[in-house]
Amino acid sequence: MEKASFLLFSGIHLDRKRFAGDITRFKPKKDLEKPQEVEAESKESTEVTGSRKGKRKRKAKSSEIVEGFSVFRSSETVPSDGETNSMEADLSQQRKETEKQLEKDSILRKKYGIHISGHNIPSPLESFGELSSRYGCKSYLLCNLQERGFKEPTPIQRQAIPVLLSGRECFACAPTGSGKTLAFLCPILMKIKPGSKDGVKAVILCPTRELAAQTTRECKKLVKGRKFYIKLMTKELSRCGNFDKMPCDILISTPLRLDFAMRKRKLDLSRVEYLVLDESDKLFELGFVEQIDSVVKACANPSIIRSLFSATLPDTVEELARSIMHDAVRVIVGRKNSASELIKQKLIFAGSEKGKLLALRQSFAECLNPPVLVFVQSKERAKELYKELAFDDIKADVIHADLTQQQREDAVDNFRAGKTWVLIATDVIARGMDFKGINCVINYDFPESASAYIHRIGRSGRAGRTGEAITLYTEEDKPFLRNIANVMVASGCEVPSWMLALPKLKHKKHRPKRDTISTIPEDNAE
Ligand SMILES: Nc1ncnc2c1ncn2[C@@H]1O[C@H](COP(=O)(O)OP(=O)(O)OP(=O)(O)O)[C@@H](O)[C@H]1O
Repeated sequence: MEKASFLLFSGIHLDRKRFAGDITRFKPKKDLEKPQEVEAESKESTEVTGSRKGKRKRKAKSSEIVEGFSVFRSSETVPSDGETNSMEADLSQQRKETEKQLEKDSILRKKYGIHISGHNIPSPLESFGELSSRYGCKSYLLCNLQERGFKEPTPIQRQAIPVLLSGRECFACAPTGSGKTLAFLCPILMKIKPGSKDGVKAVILCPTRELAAQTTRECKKLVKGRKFYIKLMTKELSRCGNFDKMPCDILISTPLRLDFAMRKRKLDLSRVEYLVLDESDKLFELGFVEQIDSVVKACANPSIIRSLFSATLPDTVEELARSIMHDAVRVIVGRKNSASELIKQKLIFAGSEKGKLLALRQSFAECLNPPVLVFVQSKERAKELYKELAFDDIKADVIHADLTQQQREDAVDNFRAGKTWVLIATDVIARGMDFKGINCVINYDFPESASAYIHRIGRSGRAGRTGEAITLYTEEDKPFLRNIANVMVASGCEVPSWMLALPKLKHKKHRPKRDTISTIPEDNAE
């Protein structure tokens, strides 16, 4: 008896025939389902067995966890000594391989600054080629990636793509310009069946029309050669679309237009398999939250895979989102809520509003290195600054919410084409917009928050290129410097120590009333 209990606990000389059932019941789970908490890493068992079904669908019998054991467990026959030994050898081999893979994953994640939390997280991609070897990616997509010049996956793509492909929900936070768009588009394109006429399969929500249009364009480039129905929710479509008849695989929209189409045009989202909230922290802000709520509810497919992407992900948003997501994996590249390290950031004291205009003119006179993006805090100020610069011979243009859709599109297109050197903008294009090779972002008006700062300056320094960001500040902005100074320090820039020592402010949003931008003497202003 004494011997029996000793043996049972040591587990070395266990009577394997007698306790075969117990071995199968306890051992595999313990060894292979490694629970992970923050920063813990493990390899997803489903990937080893090749299963790619949705998480809830994947929640199959526990006996399916490891093939060898499922056979063992469901069988009533007791294995012979020889069989048990060979199974043990197999198991130990499997364990060694899993450990080796975990170590490899961990090295790869460290190399690319990928931080994860959650359990059973699939290995990061070593190359785009693995999309085909591990997940059966069709060759057209790989060809299109190559054609776009994408040789290697970016860090967020290395981890978020396998997470979504393995049917897990995902929070992803990675620097501006680091390829998040492809990270959510690629799994959708690989998983949904294109060309079906039985309803929308994927919905991508973006906070602005410009970003929705850009994502649509990017998506269409990636499916070149395949018959995917990719639709941008335009104003007209949201008002007059006949969604019952219209084939649509992927629908890209702002929350307002999607909500409108659901209510007025009876758009059915019950078969949506993928829901992406791009710039998710913006979408969870007041003004969007009700529409997001109704979209999330309308996407009632129990196997839906939802994902949140942004360069900034405040804890409050994460908590809110976590309440609607199931067993989500969190993927952070670099430091959460930080600016891209490719951007050289500078703060310049301009004293007053007049000083800002002088500083801007002087900087353009000394060295104008287009394309340059200039941010102001309101559409009124955008118009005022444009009026000032329009005749300065610097090919300036302006974009803000008062323009028609066509005017907004033209402003973006001309800037992209190099016809405009300096684009004056409000925060309407601060997020997500991918302008190639912006050399400098100037925050003419101090940004209202640290996240607004990160997104604004993130229009430069994209896709591996370097960029510059200049932020002008006045006496009035001084109390708000601390937040921006902290972001700068976190991304390796130097700031005077007094800025970091400023008191923490309770109200983080800073949108003061500012003097009109004008060089016309006040007496002549009428
Ligand atoms: N694997 C890749 N290799 C090279 N370039 C890439 C790769 N993936 C994406 N890009 C390019 O990088 C640029 C930035 O990508 P994207 O717009 O997706 O960034 P983002 O992370 O969404 O930025 P933001 O936070 O500002 O929205 C784009 O021009 C895109 O074409």
